[in-house]
Amino acid sequence: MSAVSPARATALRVVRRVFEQGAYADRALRAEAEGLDPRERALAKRLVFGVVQRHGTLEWIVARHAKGRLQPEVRAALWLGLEQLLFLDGVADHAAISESVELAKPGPGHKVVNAILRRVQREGIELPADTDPQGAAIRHSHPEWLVRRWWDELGADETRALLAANNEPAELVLRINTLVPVDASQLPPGRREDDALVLDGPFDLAGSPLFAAGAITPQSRAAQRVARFLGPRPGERVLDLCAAPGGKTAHLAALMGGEGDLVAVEQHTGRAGALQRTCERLHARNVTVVVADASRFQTDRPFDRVLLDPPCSGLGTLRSHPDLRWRVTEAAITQLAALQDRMLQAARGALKPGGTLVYSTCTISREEERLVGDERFQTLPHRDGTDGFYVARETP
Ligand SMILES: C[S@@+](CC[C@H](N)C(=O)[O-])C[C@H]1O[C@@H](n2cnc3c(N)ncnc32)[C@H](O)[C@@H]1O
Repeated sequence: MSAVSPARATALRVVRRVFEQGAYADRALRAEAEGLDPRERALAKRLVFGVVQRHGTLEWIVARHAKGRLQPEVRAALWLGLEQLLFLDGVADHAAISESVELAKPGPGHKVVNAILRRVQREGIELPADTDPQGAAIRHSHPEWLVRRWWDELGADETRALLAANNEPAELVLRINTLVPVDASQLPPGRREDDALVLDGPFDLAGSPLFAAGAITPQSRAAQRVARFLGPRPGERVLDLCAAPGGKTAHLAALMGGEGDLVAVEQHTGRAGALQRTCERLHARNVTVVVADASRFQTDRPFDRVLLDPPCSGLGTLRSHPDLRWRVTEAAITQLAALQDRMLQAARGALKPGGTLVYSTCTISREEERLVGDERFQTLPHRDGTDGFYVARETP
């Protein structure tokens, strides 16, 4: 019988899919962890998120210890072992080492895994100091180009704090849907902030009857501020440009009490389907889903309020999207900024005179702050404990 726990075997498969086949970590994990019991699934998630987020640091350590080329399964087993030895609380060293060695079998590479992990256990690791961007990139496992940008935009201290926060688990937050009556005593324990419920501990969302009934939905505290910032009222005509999967659309509908017209535009057909399903589950009945390109959107019936939540680099959500930091490129940010400008033009064109426009991105990237009004807010993971958002409002 294998001595490897299902969580670790699952984590190895997911990590290999991410780095060898370019799979998305969260999707690959969902598929591979199906059927695991909740404890094993939770451990698999901690391992995958840890290894993928810490990839830069782990590769730096491997490069200093391994001589010669490593087989992919050996390298991945080493990452898992190092992550457990150095960064994961609550895992005994002997389990971290012996299970990683098993994962690297049957090839001869398991001996390398054993030797390196035992040496690291004995001697520890001295990571570079984070006194400059290069050291900070290795120590906190982010791409160096990104650390340099943040260093320039936010300063050294803020950047160091942000980098460290990006490797912490995200808080679990629900939005209580005011369109569905709910008995507060049925809600899981947590702290309330407006419609947000910040959970005290793990919660089986998919298995919850409240979720199925549309009484609750996961949404970060930062994301929940966006619809409120637009401030829609019942009976108004509201446009949501770039709407799928519909978290903010459904919140807008709730703030409108389900009264008025809410037009939700999404370009991708499959995602428009997901948007429609979100609206149905959350009882957002005043929504019309339109499949269209937001950058060319035109109307002869202008809107009281427009929300533009365009595609962005997502750098404010690195805690919940572990592989994103390794995918984003500087060239992509520049392309996104140009697209965001085109969408802003269309959004302004759809607004009534005196109407309100809100521009929202879930990123920390000066280049993507395309609307710079007097009225704006930014959230930062290390300062606010929630995703990093940039949100600005314009009332022409
Ligand atoms: C940041 S997400 C929107 C998140 C959404 N507002 C929410 O709260 O759930 C951006 C969305 O824009 C869509 N999108 C990308 N290009 C688009 C375009 N040219 N026109 C309309 N939608 C587009 C993407 O498919 C994605 O669903």
